[in-house]
This record gives sequence, structure tokens and C-alpha cells, in this order.
Amino acid sequence: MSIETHILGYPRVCRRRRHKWALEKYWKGKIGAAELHAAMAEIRADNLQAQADAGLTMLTVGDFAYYDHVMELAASLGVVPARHAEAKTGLDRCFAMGRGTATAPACEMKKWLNTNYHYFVPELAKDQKFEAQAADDRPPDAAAQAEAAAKAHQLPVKAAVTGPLTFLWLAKIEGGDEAAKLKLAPGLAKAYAAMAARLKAAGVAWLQLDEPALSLELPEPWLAALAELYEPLLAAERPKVLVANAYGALGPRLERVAALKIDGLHIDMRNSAPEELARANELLAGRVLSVGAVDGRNVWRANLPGLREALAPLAQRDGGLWVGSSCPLLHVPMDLEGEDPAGELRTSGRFAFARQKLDEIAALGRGLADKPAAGDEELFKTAPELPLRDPGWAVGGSAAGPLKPSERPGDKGWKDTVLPTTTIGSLPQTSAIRKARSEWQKGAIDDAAYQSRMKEEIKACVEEQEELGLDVLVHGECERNDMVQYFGELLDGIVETKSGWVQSYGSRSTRPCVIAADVKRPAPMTVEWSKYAASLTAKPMKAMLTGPVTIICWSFPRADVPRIETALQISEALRAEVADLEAAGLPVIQIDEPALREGLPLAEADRKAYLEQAVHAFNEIVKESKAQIHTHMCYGEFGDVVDAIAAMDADVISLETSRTDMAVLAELVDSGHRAGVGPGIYDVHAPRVPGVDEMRRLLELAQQRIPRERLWVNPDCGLKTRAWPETRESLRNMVAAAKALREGAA
Ligand code: MET
Ligand SMILES: [Zn+2]
Repeated sequence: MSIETHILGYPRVCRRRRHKWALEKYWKGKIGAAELHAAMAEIRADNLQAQADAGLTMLTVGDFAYYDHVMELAASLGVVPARHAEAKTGLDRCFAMGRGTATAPACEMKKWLNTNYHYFVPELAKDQKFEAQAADDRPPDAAAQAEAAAKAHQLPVKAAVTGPLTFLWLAKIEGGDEAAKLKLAPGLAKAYAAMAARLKAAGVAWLQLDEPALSLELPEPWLAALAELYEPLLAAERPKVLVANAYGALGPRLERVAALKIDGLHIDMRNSAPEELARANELLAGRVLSVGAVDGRNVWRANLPGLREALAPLAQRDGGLWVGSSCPLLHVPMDLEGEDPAGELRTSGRFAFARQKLDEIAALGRGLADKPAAGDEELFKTAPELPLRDPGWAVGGSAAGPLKPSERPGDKGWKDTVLPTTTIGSLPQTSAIRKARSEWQKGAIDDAAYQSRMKEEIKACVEEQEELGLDVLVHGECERNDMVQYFGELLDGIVETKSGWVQSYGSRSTRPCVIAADVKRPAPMTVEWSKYAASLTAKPMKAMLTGPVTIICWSFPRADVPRIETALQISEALRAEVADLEAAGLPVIQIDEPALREGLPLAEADRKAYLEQAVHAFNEIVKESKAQIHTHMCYGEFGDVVDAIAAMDADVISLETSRTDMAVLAELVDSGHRAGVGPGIYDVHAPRVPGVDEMRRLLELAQQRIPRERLWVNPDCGLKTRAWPETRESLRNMVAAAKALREGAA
């Protein structure tokens, strides 16, 4: 019996970030469309070659996108907002949707499931017509990608496309009536059927319909719509159909999806209980069961012996067994080869990036078929200790108790102004800062020179803030390239990658750190900078730290221990840092947790444990502290986490709220939150200066919900991406809005 091996998708960034450079050259007009298409075709060819070289039995295409796969699928279905439809070419239409133009703002960007990848939200008209459009000069769709693959390779080709259920679920509809989206199901189903026929004609053997929305607890009408969305497609002239779930477990939705007349189903083994796999095996008898065994979310080597043992009983199953990645490999860096040959990532043999995962999947398939190749034995020796399931947050012991509102009243420590003004921490990253950092990294200037350049920046920031009349000052975070990486570099146990780029959206990538061992703080990390800043002013200075949940969410966490263990190690390091900051005389300390909402598990059943542990990890940091503690969250909807916010032992929380008209404040009050709140009163992402009146209006709204003694005045988030002239003006208006309100009530 042979076992098919495949992936759900591959990174697009490419070695040496060729994807990014090609896009940026095109946008700057340095290359034309033909050259852009050629550069992208080359990357796709490399990605296919990597799959073939590794010995996978099937090639996956269609996952590649120039900007974002959801947006490009939308364009190929004719879902293009009217404001973008005028772009001259199909290519520019896509870029207009992703980047906006002078007259047409971009589509909204949201995080893809529980990942740090961002997709662009398709905008449906109430009477949306779908048409499987022939590709003009758009980025090539799955059919075009498949044709190129079939020309270059002999292997069977599988086309990966976001499935109709997930597409519709993630899209938004004019007027915001979610239920109305389901009325569009028949039209969408027809377009998918037409697409399937085109794929068949392009020589595609399998169509992989990605349905990660099935990891969510979907309302019943949505599950009932599965049949409506799939039947026309399944009845059409088409390739074989594999429905692929990822990023979570199917849970009770397994029965519903298995009831479709599909040819196979892919399960995320990293996030599913063994019983679920067994049940899927039964329900799929006679059809393909594909198991996402190799983790597409993390960079650890797979426990191949353990996987072989767990999957061996399925190797002879009726209908066939496939093994693959738990999700697209989009979320891990390309290739360990790019890392320092003498560094831990390469020498320890414990890590696998995307390219290495291809080898693992191929070896696992051969192992299960009892046909090992040379070199497989070596792969089977690594990582036998790692668990087969993601250890997550919810598993493992902790001292966390149920959430209850914190006792902190919000007036602890410094506060002698009504409606005090402050900022979230970072101030504009000027070119002088970037220049100093790059000179220092290259060794062109020494540590002392770098420190004195940073101190100049800090001094300038403090002077600016005094001049503006802000009440609680910050040092500006000029020494931080990134709020997680900065701490990653200073904490033991966390390793930085050299070229481990992971796409965030379009041409943007981040370089997450790897939490490779127990985390410890060898020395104070922020004290010098904050102390220096405090010495320059009589006003209270706020020190800045990044919290454990955010450090974990934006890194690759350990796979051998539950997240809470790592979180508590980080908490201990931060507790010591807080103590040192206090000893150095800092009266206010902010611990940012912007990723708290993002880390929320997809399955509702796991959320309680996650939130309890996240709050526990935060409270451990500050349990002995006498300073005034702030925290900060951004990225969106806080409805699901207000109880956690109320339970955090912070005296003040600042939140991103300017775009949601303070809606969250009422919920926060209901949850028993008693501490200070700084609802963001201006959007730091929009390149415009907010007026005094509009900010004053938001503050008045906030005052209706939170007693003014507890209110703080601040922007939505940090200002590091903004320039000084607009920042200065915006903050001046913000301070004026606060003053107007103070006087208004006096
Ligand atoms: N203190 C950080 C900053 O101001 C918080 C950012 S949250 C994404 O940049
Ligand atoms: Zn923020």
C-alpha cells in the first residue's frame, strides 16, 4: 500500500524574500507587469521543485498569491468592490484592493483564523453576482497555476482553493446582515462548480477546498448550508475533491462534512483528539483520509516515530491514507539553510522549517508504507519526545483560578490630574534611529556610540512631550526594533532567526523568534533607558514591557511544554524587571498584551482555560509591585475578553477603541471592571490628523460609560509608524481635547 504525501500550501516569501522585492519594484515602477509575472512564476516553480525534490507524491498549487489568496480568489469570482473596479488592469485591481489608492481605501484586513497572517475581507453586494472569470492579467488563479505545474512535472497536481463555506463566512456583506450572506450560497456554489470544471480541464487530479471555518463553532444555518454550497460542485465535471480543515478540530462538524459526497477529508491532527481521528476513519471508509500530522504552525522537528506508530493502524485503510502538513506551511519560515550554520537552529537538529517539513512528510509516508529511503532513518531519530498534539494553553496544570474582577481600584500610585493624557509607548521611528541601529548592527559604531545616539533620541522625545503638555511621559521605544524581538534578544532561551521571514500580508513579513528552552532574564532589559528618560523630567515616566502572552503568540513557542509553563517563566523574568524598574524610581509601568485577543482558541471549550491562564501569567508579574501598572490591548473586538480584562491586576488599561465608538466600555463596566481605562481616541493607522472636536466627542461618549475619575486620554496604539509632524499635531489636539473637557466640567 502506498501512502500519498502532500502539503496544504507552501510559503510565498521565497528565499532572500524575492516575493517582497518583486512586488515593491513593481509598485515603484521599476519593473513592469511582465517582469512581475515572470518573477512570481519563478517562485512558484521553485516551490514546486522543492515538493518534487523532497519526494512528495503529489504537488500542491493554487495556494500561491501575489498579495493575498482570499483577495485574489475574490477577484477571480468577480467580487471586486465598485471603488476598485476601475483600476486599469486586473493586476492593479488586486493591488488596489490590498493597498488602496488615493481615492479608494483598501479592503479591510483581518487575521486569518488564529494566525498572524492577514487576509483581505471580501466585500459582497446584497445582490452579488459571482462569475468564474477567465484570468486576464490578474495573478494566475489555481487553474493557471496547475497548467504550469503539469507542464513542468509528471506528478499528480492538487489545486488548493479556499472553500465556499469559509469564503462566505469570512466575507462581509453590504449592510452588515450576516444572515443575508447565506442567500448568496446558490450563486456562489455555481461559480465554484464552474471553477471545478476549469480545473479538471487544466489537468488537475484533486481539488483541495480549504475549509478552516469548520474549526469554528458555526451556527446551525451555516452547517445546513454545506450541502447547498457543495452539491452543484460535486455534481459537476470536476477533479476529485478533498475538503481540508486546519487550525483546529472539526468536533461535531465532522459528521456534517463527512456526509457530503466528497472524495476525501483532511484533518488537523495537531489540534484534534485521537478519538476524532478514529471517528473520521470510520466515517470516511472507502474514501481518502488525509492526516495533517506535521505541524505547519511551529518550527520543531516532528516526532516521526510517534506519528508512524499512531498512524500505522490506518496505513492499510480502505480508501487510502494521506499524510501532510497540519495547515499550509505559510506560517513557518522557508528553509533552515538560511540560518547561521553554527547557530542552535542548525546544529541542534531540533528544528524544521518549511523545506525540512517536506522531507519529514515524505519520510513519514515512506515509513508508513514500509519503503524507507536513504536518510529516512536519520529523520526518524529526531524529536521522539515531542507530543503528537499541540500542547496549547488549555492543557497542563496551573495555579490559575476562575476569573474574578480584580480588586485594583485604578487610583493606585500616581494620579493627580483628571483625564490624564499619555501615549501607548512608541513614538515615531525616525530615519536617524534606523540609521543608528543599522550602523550598530553592522559594527560601524560601537555600543557606547549607539547608546548615546539612542539617548539623544530619548531626550528629544521627552522634550517633545513636555512641550505638548502630556501628563505621563514615555521614553519612545527608539531602541526597540520590535516589541517582541527586543525582549527575545535579551532573554535567555529565546533564539532569533536570521532569515526566518513569515508573511504577514502582501509584501510584509515578520521574523518571529523561537522559544527554544527555559526562559530566563540574565540581566535587566529596559531599566537603563527608562531611568535615563525619567531623569530628564519632573513628570511621571512610564516604563514599557511586553507581556508573556504576546511574546508567545508572536514567537514560535516550545512544543514540549504547555504554553502556560513558558508564560510563567516569562512572567518571572518580567516580575524581576518590574522590581528593578521600581527600584530605579519609575512610578508607572505598562505591560502590553496586544495579542491577548488573538490567542483566544477557536474552540469555545478551550477559551476559559486560556483566559484564566493568560490573566494568571499577567497577575504573577505585578503581584508584588507598588508602581502604577498599566496594560494595553489593540487589534479589535474585545467582547470575548472583557472578563479577562476586568480580572487583570492592572490599574489602567488602554484599548484600541476609536473606530468602534467606545462600544466596548459598556461591556467592560458590566464585567465588574473597576480600574482606569484609556479608550483610544484616535486611530494611529490612518494617515490623518484627528481634530480636537472629534476626539472630544469620543471622550464625552466614554464619560457616559466610565466615571471620569477613571478615564485616561490616549491614542489607540503606539506611534512608531507615524512621522513627527502629524504626530505632534495629533497629540497637541488630543491634549487640547482633554483640557477642553476638564474645563467644561469645572
Ligand atoms: N508599547 C507598544 C507601542 O507603543 C504597544 C504596541 S501594541 C501593538 O508600540
Ligand atoms: Zn497596540
